This record gives sequence, C-alpha cells and structure tokens, in this order.
Amino acid sequence: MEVGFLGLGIMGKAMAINLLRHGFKVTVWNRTLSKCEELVQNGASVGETPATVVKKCKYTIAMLSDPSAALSVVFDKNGVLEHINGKAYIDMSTVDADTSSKISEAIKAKGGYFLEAPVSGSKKPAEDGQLIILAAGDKALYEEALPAFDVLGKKSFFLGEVGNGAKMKLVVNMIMGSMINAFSEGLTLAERSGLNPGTLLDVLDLGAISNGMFKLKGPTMLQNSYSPAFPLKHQQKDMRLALALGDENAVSMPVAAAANEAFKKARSMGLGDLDFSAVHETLKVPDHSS
Ligand SMILES: NC(=O)C1=CN([C@@H]2O[C@H](COP(=O)(O)OP(=O)(O)OC[C@H]3O[C@@H](n4cnc5c(N)ncnc54)[C@H](OP(=O)(O)O)[C@@H]3O)[C@@H](O)[C@H]2O)C=CC1
Ligand SMILES: O=CCCC(=O)O
Repeated sequence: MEVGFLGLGIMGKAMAINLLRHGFKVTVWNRTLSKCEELVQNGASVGETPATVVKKCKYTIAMLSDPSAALSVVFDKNGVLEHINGKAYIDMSTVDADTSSKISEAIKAKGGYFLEAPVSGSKKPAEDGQLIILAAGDKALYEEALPAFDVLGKKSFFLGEVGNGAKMKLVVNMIMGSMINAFSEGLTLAERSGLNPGTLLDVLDLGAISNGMFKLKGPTMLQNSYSPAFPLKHQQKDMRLALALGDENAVSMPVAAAANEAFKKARSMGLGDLDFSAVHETLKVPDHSS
C-alpha cells in the first residue's frame, strides 16, 4: 500500500516511520523540509508540496498541529484539494468538528474521499504502534485504511459522521488536561505540607485512581523534567476547542475552564513547547496575593 504523509512533527514522524517499518511505501511532506531527511534515511520518498503527494498516492494521511495548519494544507496554493479527485485523505490531527467538516465538504465537492481519525496516545504509543484511533466519516475508506490503522494503533473505533471523531478526541483530552492539573496540585500540596511526593505516587498507584498518565508523568514532574511528548501548546489548544464544544452544547465545565487558565498561564511563561506536564511549573510561581 502506498501512502502519503503530511506533517512530520513528534507524532507524524513516529507514525510514518512505523508505516515504513511495516512495508508501506511512504511519500512524505513537511513544511520545514529538513525534517524529511530522517524519513528518507528510513526509505521514504519526498513530495515537494501537499498537492504533489496527493497526486502520487491513492491515500494521504495528515498529522498537523491545529485547525489553522489543517486548513492551510488543504486549501492553500499547492494544497491537498488540487489533486484530490478520486483520491483519499485521512486527517489524524486533533481539530474541532467544524474544521473537519469544512475539509470534508471541500474534498467531497472535488470528487475525493475523507476520513477524520484523530488519535489517543502520545509519542511512545506512536512509536510502538499502540495508538487508539477515533475515526469518522467515509465508512468504506475506514475499511480500506484498516491495514494502516492496524500498524499505527492497537484499536480503531468508527464513530459515524464527520465531527464525531474530533469531538471524542476533544472530550478525552479535556479530561486529561483537567486530570494533570489536579495531579500537579496534589504533588505540590504534598510537598508544601511536608509529605514526600514520591510516597504520594506510590499511594496513588495502589488505589482506585491509579492510571498510566500519573505513572508516566509523576516521576518526571518531580524532577522538573518536561521533554516534550505532547507539547503543552497543543494541550491548551485542545482545552480551548473542548470548551467551545461545551459552549455550543451548554455544558458547564468549571474544572476544564480552570485547567485551561493554568495551561494559558504556562504558555505565557514560555512553556508552550515543553511537555504538557510542565503546567506543574505554574504552581511554583510565588503567589503575592496573601
Ligand atoms: N504529541 C502528542 O502526544 C499527540 C499529539 N496529537 C495531535 O497531533 C497533532 C500533531 O502533534 P505533534 O506531532 O505533537 O505536533 P508537533 O508540533 O510536533 O508537529 C506539528 C506539525 O504540524 C506542522 N505544521 C504546523 N503549522 C503548519 C502550517 N501552518 N502548515 C503546514 N504544516 C504545519 C509542523 O510543521 P513544521 O515542522 O514545519 O513546524 C509539524 O509537522 C496535533 O494536532 C496534536 O494535538 C494527538 C495525540 C498525541
Ligand atoms: O493528544 C494527545 C494525547 C496524549 C495521550 O493520549 O497520551
């Protein structure tokens, strides 16, 4: 199976390498061209623009930072739309349902096929082919894409009409962003009240709220180490988009709103490119209010 791959950031690079390792022929494109070099060393070809990749490949996957990047790669000059007639486009970026629907409508109007397929799971699951794929849109395309999804992920869900994958992803990340803030507050409270936060990690791990994220991020947060697996700026984008979904549906989300403020504060402190667990640093800023 020959696939195109647009966007070689933390996730896209790992996913494209995985496809190559499993025998897929992959043609890559990235806005910053130098990031294609490592993929070429792994056997990929390079396309000069999104349009040339789509022209060459029957299926093209995208993994881009946010709604504005996802729209630009499709609609701009030399973008996906130029050669989409008869071709398939699978956008795995985390965006909102409106963005996904705009892309879907434009692609279908030009005679192409569209599936949204955002993922749960971060850098390591991407490297290991252990993502959770949240697909929606063209069911026939979903079935054709399963050989690729089986390499990229441990489980794929088909969620119905375009937008449902985006919404599911935003709900999951809204929960995750709220949880990391509660966790960070707990670590800080333990430390400031004279407890050993390492012992708190052990206690949490034995109880009902034990989870993979606390296990993975707890030790590195205690070391103030935030090498990016999931960049904080993307987590804040997901909180913002999830809160907008809450607005549309009149769902009150005070916990998520507070978590979003913490991520915004972290971004204002210049931490946007670090891992999302760097939100922990916001609690270290002295509070002069008392
Ligand atoms: N990291 C993670 O753990 C996870 C991330 N996601 C989601 O996956 C997507 C990618 O995340 P991740 O790989 O971490 O992000 P990165 O920031 O590492 O990569 C972003 C990619 O988008 C490209 N890009 C950004 N703006 C534009 C633009 N205007 N035009 C074209 N290309 C653009 C970047 O190109 P360039 O190299 O030129 O900057 C890069 O290839 C995001 O939507 C994120 O929310 C989903 C699950 C987990
Ligand atoms: O969008 C990023 C999600 C990260 C994760 O699921 O661990």
